[in-house]
Amino acid sequence: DFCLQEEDTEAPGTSSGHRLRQVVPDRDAWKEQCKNLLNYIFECEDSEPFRQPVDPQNYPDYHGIIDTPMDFGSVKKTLGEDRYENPIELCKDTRLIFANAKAYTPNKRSKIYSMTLRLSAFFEEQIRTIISEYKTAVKSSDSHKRAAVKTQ
Ligand SMILES: Cc1ccc(C(=O)N2CCN(C(=O)NCc3cccnc3)CC2)o1
Repeated sequence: DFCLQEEDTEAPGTSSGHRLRQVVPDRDAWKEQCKNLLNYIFECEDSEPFRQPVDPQNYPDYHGIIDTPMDFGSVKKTLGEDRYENPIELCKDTRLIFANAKAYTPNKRSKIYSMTLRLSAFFEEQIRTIISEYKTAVKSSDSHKRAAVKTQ
């Protein structure tokens, strides 16, 4: 665990001499990481059918089959508006995109559905680290809080 230190209010190397600069896990790092991941996904051609909501004009039966439509544009917007509390919530919405495609596709060899398979494999690979680092940061910041209370 990290040694506890009050917020380093003074600039490093001030008259009080050098203070230890320590790495405190940043519990908000997941936001930038997910923004970058979404931007990368938007660059992938495989995401094209999933960047905006399904238009019922094109797929009249879609909303009868799919209860909770989801797309990467909506996920990006929710993240940008700070309406995700953590990366687990973002992961749930993203998995919904893939689950919806699997539920709607007429067969598992359809082009659009096959695009989600590659996308989903890449997403799961990347989000695993983001969530793991987030959980570590939360644990560490909780332990810092508990320790700080003890010293009061
Ligand atoms: C045949 C089959 C199997 C699985 C799917 C499927 O998951 N969708 C139906 C088609 N989709 C959309 O219409 N996206 C919106 C859109 C709008 C304008 C331009 N591009 C995309 C994505 C979801 O469709």
